[in-house]
Amino acid sequence: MESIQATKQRFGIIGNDQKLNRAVEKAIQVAPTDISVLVTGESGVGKESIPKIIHSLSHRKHGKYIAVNCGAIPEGTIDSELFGHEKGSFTGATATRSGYFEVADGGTIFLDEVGELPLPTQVRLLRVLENGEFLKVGSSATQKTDVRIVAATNVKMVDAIEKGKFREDLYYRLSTVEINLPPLRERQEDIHLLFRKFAADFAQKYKMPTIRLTDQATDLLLKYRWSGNIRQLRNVAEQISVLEQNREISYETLKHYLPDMGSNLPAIVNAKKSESDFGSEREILFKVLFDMKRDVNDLKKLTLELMKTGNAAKVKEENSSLINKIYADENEAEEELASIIEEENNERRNDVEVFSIPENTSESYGSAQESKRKDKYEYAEEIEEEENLSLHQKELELIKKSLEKYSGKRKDAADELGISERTLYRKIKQYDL
Ligand SMILES: Nc1ncnc2c1ncn2[C@@H]1O[C@H](COP(=O)(O)OP(=O)(O)OP(=O)(O)O)[C@@H](O)[C@H]1O
Repeated sequence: MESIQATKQRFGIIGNDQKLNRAVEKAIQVAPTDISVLVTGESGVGKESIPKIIHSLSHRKHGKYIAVNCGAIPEGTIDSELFGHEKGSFTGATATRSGYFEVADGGTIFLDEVGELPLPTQVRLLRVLENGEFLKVGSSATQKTDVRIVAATNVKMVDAIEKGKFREDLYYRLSTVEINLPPLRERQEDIHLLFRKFAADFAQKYKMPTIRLTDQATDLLLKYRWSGNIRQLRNVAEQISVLEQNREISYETLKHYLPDMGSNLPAIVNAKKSESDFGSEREILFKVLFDMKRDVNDLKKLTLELMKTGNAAKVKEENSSLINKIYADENEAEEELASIIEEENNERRNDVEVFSIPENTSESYGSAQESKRKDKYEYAEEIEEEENLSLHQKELELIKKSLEKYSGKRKDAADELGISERTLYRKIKQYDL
């Protein structure tokens, strides 16, 4: 059996915390079986590596590994994405299509954010788990598949069951073995280790000297609550690495990068915002929304042109002033268009990843990422619109502000932004917030 240390190295998992080691050990132990596994833990704790470990140490390792973010697929298309559909079963179903459960036959499916699955989809999933059977949307012919399911959730499933949002029977089928990953704040010894690792990585990436924390700053780092866990720690390390001239990071400097996300640290809790702050914030939000709307309209026009002509070079030539208006900087527009033209024949980005897991060594993790890029499964209906950079930035700003205002509470932030929690969740993942 592969050792815990070797596995952690192979999958780039940093840390020596006992609970983390136990989670990795459990993944190694269950890998050779076909037992369903539920990975639990707060957002950003590193749940995604567990199914990869399980798949790559199982007899299915040469089969497909498909990671599906259940929270990111619109409710209307999720059954068709997972189980496929028959031609003509709904508007837009121009051809019969295989779903992930058919494609992954002989392999593993990772259902991330499984708690987000709509109830009718839960019924279909239960059936696959019980006897490997499923129906394509619009079909009455039962199909068989042999897929191992690893699911993950950052919500308390017991609460979801009590509220009638998740089927109890499905929960028990999914969680034959539960692997829990501890929040970062409970992994005191790993916090500094992870920070140093990220600081070294970013120093290399941005070709700058590595940042170093003073003793007081280290103390703050360890005491902070890290509601966003490792994802948040990595973001903080990246921001400081890029923005701070003085590479020795003091307590005061670090404090600026730690937002009040329900922290119990008095030193970093900001005073409550006054009414006038909210007033100006609202103005900024309106301005950003207004700019976004204008950019979206311009982009719609361009997209329509592109669809009509199918020729990006021609559209570029004929719409240069509009393009320059959307893109603040002409070079940026050039670059963006060049990449659109180049990507015309390439695959589009989506929320599902199909890739092979590295056979061994941390080096091959890079090649897995490489093959992940090469071998993405494409939606027919789920093609994301190309968005320009300035639009991304504005959207990102807006989401960040709103999340900060509501101390990371997605529901409140989504309400204010006027989008569904599901969409907000997808955006958080997209921008790695
Ligand atoms: N032990 C670790 N060592 C190094 N990097 C890690 C570790 N754990 C997590 N990360 C990094 O932290 C980020 C968040 O991890 P991941 O996406 O697996 O979290 P998650 O628990 O699945 O979150 P969510 O529930 O929001 O999907 C990733 O960039 C991942 O590479």
